[in-house]
Amino acid sequence: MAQALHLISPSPSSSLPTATITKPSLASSPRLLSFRPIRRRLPSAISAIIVSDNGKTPPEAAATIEVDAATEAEMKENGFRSTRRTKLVCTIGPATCGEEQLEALAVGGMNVARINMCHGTREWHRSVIRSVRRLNEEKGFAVAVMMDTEGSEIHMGDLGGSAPSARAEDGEVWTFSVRAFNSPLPERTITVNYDGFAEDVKVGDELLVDGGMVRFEVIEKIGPDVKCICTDPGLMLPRANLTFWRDGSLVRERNSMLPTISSKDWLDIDFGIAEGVDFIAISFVKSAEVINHLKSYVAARARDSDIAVIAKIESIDSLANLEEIIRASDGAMVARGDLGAQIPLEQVPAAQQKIVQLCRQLNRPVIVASQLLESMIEYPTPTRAEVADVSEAVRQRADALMLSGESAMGQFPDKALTVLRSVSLRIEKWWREEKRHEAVVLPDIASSFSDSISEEICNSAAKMANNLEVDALFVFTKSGHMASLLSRCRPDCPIFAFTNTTSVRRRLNLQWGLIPFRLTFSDDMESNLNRTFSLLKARGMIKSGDLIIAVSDMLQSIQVMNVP
Ligand SMILES: Nc1ncnc2c1ncn2[C@@H]1O[C@H](COP(=O)(O)OP(=O)(O)O)[C@@H](O)[C@H]1O
Ligand SMILES: C=C(OP(=O)(O)O)C(=O)O
Ligand SMILES: [K+]
Ligand SMILES: [Mg+2]
Repeated sequence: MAQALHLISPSPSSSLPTATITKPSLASSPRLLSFRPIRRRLPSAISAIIVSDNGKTPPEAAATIEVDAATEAEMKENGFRSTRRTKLVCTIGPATCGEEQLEALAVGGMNVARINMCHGTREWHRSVIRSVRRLNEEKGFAVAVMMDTEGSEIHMGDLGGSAPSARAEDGEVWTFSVRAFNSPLPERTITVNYDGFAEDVKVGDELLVDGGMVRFEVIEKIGPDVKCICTDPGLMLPRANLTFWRDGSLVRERNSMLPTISSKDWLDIDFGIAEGVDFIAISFVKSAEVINHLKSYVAARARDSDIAVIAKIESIDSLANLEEIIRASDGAMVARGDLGAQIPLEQVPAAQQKIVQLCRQLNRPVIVASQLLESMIEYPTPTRAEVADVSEAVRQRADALMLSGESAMGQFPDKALTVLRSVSLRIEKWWREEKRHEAVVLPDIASSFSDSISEEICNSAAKMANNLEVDALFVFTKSGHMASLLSRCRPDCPIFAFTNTTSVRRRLNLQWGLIPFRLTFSDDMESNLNRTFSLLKARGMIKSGDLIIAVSDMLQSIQVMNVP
């Protein structure tokens, strides 16, 4: 493929190209290498560089542009240079499944709604997915939907009747049983979903509910029943996760042989594909194999839209195979809830930092999840420690933060979302003011020459954007790939990502700094830019004189210009 380097004039309305230099002369062109005007108004001379491999003529395109209504409001309120970069995921549950509650979260900045298949019925999940879709269509939001599988973890059953929780006190003896009971359950009895439970545990084992919120010691085994004495009292929630420890180590005997994707999960996945979810998050991933399997399964079934597969890093096995799992996935989640039950708690922060960094290097979006604002399940203000934790995740430049119980069943879901939003904005601003150019080394990740060109273009465009202090980066991308490469650089300015399809636009919602727009565009960058400028100007989202850098994946190029 012949790559040519073109120089064009600053006015997007002028014809392009005005000069063509073939690739080998790039290194010998001092004019290009010294192209670095430190001013915001462009000189009238050389204003843009385009590396192009095609010259197709454009079809005529529709004159509309779609952007998430809440993002648009945030941009107008804060000015687009200060638009929030960190994305927000909210778990939907009984506290937020109503139409009005969902709308309040969308208005509050929810980018992705997560449904957890551990809880609720399929009808319930269907109604949530459809409500989100309806909200998007009727109110102009672009909230994506993430389905999170149950996985083959060992967990307690429902508590019987309508009991929302059960309290275990110090010294009480409880029975954990794999028998099926009719509701209500006998007193101090908990059912367990894993048939091998009673065989796998041993007298003397320590049993942790929800990663240690409540602790028991196994004192006796009677067939399918396991008698345990409570050693650390606390509240047990329905379907809380169970782990057992022996001599200070997590026991992973037969349960480690259970499939990552259970037969129930496969049914849920079929359901998710049929309902057109945007992301499927896989619990307790152990290896890259399961991700590859699921990706081909999804590719064969979800014809029109491509569903992104997110690997939840929450087990010792996933840490052992971290890089290959992340490479195989479309994104990852630092699922600190279960991770903290499988490795000592004090190791979780370092694991988080490592996962976030690796995802950035490999260009995969990463979500930091669980207990970010846990106290807000009950209280309207977070603790100082929680705010510090959220700040740290933003400072690590994770793509997204997630609410779990805070939004699913807490008393203050909107307030919790507001805290995530305002802490994100504040820390991002602080970062830009301090001009902290991170020491993160971004390795080359391209797997082909063409990918390398895209990567170099994005790295250079992001660097130019910082040096020139441009107002925004524009990226015209069909697959979303160029947008993600720009996001990976975490530039100082926001990234306006224009894409043709609604599903790509929704998926970009999970990536740091991207403001996804749906726009019908052609291969002709000049006409794309002209149209985009006038559409955005009409919406009051940009103004004449704003300095932007535009890149595109059809016409691999970097253009620097003032909005006419
Ligand atoms: N669909 C749902 N129906 C009922 N309760 C839910 C639902 N989703 C979440 N919850 C509640 O919110 C809590 C936190 O959600 P999450 O962290 O996703 O699950 P878990 O605690 O099982 O890891 C759950 O423990 C559960 O009590
Ligand atoms: C996000 C997590 O997974 P789940 O809520 O499904 O247990 C977690 O364990 O932190
Ligand atoms: K889950
Ligand atoms: Mg988990």
